[in-house]
Amino acid sequence: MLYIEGLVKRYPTGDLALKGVKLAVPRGQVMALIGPSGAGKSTLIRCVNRLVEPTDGRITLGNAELTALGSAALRQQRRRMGMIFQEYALVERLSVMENVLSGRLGYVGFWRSFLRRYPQADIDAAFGLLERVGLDHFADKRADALSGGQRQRVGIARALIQDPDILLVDEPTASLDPKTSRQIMRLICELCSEKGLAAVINIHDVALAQMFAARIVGLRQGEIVFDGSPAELTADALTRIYGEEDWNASIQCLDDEEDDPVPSKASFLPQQSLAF
Ligand SMILES: Nc1ncnc2c1ncn2[C@@H]1O[C@H](COP(=O)(O)OP(=O)(O)OP(=O)(O)O)[C@@H](O)[C@H]1O
Repeated sequence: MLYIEGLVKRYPTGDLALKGVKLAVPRGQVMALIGPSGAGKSTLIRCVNRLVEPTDGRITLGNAELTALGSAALRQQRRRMGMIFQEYALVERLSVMENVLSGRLGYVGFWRSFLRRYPQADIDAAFGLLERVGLDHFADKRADALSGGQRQRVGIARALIQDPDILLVDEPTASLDPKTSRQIMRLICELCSEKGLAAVINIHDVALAQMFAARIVGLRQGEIVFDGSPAELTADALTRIYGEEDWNASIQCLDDEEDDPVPSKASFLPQQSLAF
């Protein structure tokens, strides 16, 4: 469904962030993108929806070649890509409901959304999604009155009301505590499974990536150096991605993990959360 070939990004500063990345993400696959700071993870995600303009290469989503689109066609195709951001990107003074409905902007047009006249079907869908993400009693609350976890749930509902084919998720748990981080990752993965959505999730926390993603791709200095299942992410693989470190000293069996009934994707987990 998402196909990336020969993707290069050189910023005007001369930084070569991506060096010919090739990657295919099939329909419905939840993929975690890991790698050290500066590896090019955000750049890769942002090239897909062309928030960052690729220098070279080809990106296609289904039948649409995203890298060949003019601005009007790109706007249409962006509806198919739900974006979830680290910093939530909510409009603080608007209500939860209005923030979720803003995800329909690409469909209803500027004036209708400016005047807050959304079709009833959109409002019903927003209520349904708020219920699904556990915020049905918060519809009228202002965004600036929410906790970080609640904000991210609004961000997820806003991405989903677009009715996308793929979620592009940039550090969804960076500002959240460990338990809330798990809840958010679990919610994203459950929703992908329910709706048959693919997802590319840029995440620093290796343990979370192993716990929830079906596939892990490791970037280092703009190149893919690992592509495999969570179980294949061994100490050697971590060294390839992040460099030398005594990874074995900090891994343990998944069976030792407490409480949450998470999908058993991982064969091991770091004792402490491996956030790089
Ligand atoms: N707007 C920009 N202008 C110039 N260089 C940039 C810009 N954005 C990123 N870079 C450079 O591109 C490279 C990749 O950055 P990117 O933010 O994609 O990495 P990342 O893996 O997401 O890092 P982090 O995990 O720290 O967010 C880095 O060398 C960075 O300095």
